[in-house]
Amino acid sequence: MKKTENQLLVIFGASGDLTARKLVPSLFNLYVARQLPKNFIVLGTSRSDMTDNEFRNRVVLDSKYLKPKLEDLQKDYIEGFSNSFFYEDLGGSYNTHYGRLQKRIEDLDTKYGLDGNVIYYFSTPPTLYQPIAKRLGDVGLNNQQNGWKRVIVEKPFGYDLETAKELNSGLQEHFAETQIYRIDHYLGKETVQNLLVTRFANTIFEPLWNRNYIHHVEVTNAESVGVEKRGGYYDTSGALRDMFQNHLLQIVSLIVMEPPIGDAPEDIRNEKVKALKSLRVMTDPEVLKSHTIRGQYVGSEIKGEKIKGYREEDGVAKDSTTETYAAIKFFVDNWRWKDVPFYVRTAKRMPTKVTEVVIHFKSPHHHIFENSGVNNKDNKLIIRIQPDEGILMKFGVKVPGQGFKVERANLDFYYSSLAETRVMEAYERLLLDCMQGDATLYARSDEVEAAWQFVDPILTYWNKTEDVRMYGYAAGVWGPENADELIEGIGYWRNPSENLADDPGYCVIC
Ligand SMILES: NC(=O)C1=CN([C@@H]2O[C@H](COP(=O)(O)OP(=O)(O)OC[C@H]3O[C@@H](n4cnc5c(N)ncnc54)[C@H](OP(=O)(O)O)[C@@H]3O)[C@@H](O)[C@H]2O)C=CC1
Ligand SMILES: O=C1O[C@H](COP(=O)(O)O)[C@@H](O)[C@H](O)[C@H]1O
Repeated sequence: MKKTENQLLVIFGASGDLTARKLVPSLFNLYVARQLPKNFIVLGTSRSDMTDNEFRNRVVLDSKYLKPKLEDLQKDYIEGFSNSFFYEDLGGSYNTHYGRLQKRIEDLDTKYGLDGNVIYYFSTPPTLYQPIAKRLGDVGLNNQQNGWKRVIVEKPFGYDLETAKELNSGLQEHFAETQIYRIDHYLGKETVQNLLVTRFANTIFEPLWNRNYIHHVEVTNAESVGVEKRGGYYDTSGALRDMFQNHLLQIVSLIVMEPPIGDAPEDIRNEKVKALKSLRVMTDPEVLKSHTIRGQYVGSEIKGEKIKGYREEDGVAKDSTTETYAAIKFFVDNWRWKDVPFYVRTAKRMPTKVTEVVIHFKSPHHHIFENSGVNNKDNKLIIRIQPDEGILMKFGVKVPGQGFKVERANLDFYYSSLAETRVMEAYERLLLDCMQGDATLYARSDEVEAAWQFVDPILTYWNKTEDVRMYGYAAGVWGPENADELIEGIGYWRNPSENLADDPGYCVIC
């Protein structure tokens, strides 16, 4: 087990949604699991005026996100957690001189024996990341002579390649790359990490994991919700920036990468960068036209309930051209993946919430059984990231009786069957990793830039070309019908059910 040293966690943007909804509940889980270090303090900062107690009430004692976790727990046990929270306001501006903050950090360090180790968590609007890093640097709060200093940066990492580079170099002026942890919460998901294990701990898959056996790869990320209260942010972002550039390309990099030489952070991250750099960048407008589809949900009714269209959401422009659906077909230019198409889609207001990877294997070269080409056209490996996390393999079995009728059956594994095992939430896992100095599941600057390199031309094509269609789709359907054109001729989009266990498969007994 890795050691977690005494440390201070300073959260910038501590009055915000992310702190209350994700960070503090994750810290609480670590507290309950006794995974926090012996001496551990949280110092929240933002522009709001609050006392330590008001901050404790806000994010712990009165927090609606923690309430269900606190029920049935002893008061002094909960207070043991909340008393480690402190607050310092930044005097109305993040551009203020950080002398007072420095003094508070030193006082807490001395009083609670934190050994000079500090994580700075940037959870403010992204425009403030660079100014905060600079202010910290100006007063020497980045200095590692007396204890390590790390920075966790929230997404988005830039708005395009240029701004991502600016952000990277702005942060690197004050912190070394090894001190910077760019959080991508999908990498904290157990099933995303399991992609590495599936591939590199099983001799049965890796020999088949290439163009000789794989017909195409499909990745679906669907959410049933709309933009909820984040319309203002989302309208400046869109599906491609919000999900595809980061979470989905991270998943793609794990599917595409070559075997790393070991499990050290840089071994894995080096291979991921190579994978991202091998995605074929599409710049030809004809290719972009036939390989990309965007859409926007429109007002509709589901089971009698009226659902707002995207342009009617709060904070969204009435004539918005921001996509809530994106489907991209692309190729990977390397030895392993030549000519294997990848189909990746992400969207809001879909019939269900689901994220899955489907590896479609090639059909047998020669069909000897009557209907094997119909019902057992291909073997599929379905890696369900969420919900109902697990893996399902589709394979052909003989239907009992005369002749050789073939049906598809399911071989499956579900994480829920590991009843005794506590599956950590993504933020919890990632916070603990950073506390222990493990950057494996964090994105490196060159990964982020390689992902933008691929995404930038698509955005430019969509936003600067006059005749690019924005297809409308009703909430609760699997996106615009035109998305089928992308995959036509090779197959069809799999429309997954909410539970992998409900995936239809041949069953002799039932
Ligand atoms: N919420 C989420 O689910 C996710 C959020 N993120 C990222 O995390 C970061 C924080 O998100 P979230 O907590 O939702 O954001 P909020 O808007 O809820 O909180 C932002 C925080 O920054 C402070 N702030 C400072 N300057 C400004 C300003 N000029 N305008 C508005 N707020 C300001 C706010 O407090 P005060 O006004 O007191 O200073 C507040 O504490 C963002 O970069 C976001 O992209 C990433 C993934 C998911
Ligand atoms: O980063 C983001 O992710 C969420 C979806 O996360 P999940 O873990 O619930 O799948 C998405 O709703 C949000 O728009 C995006 O910013």
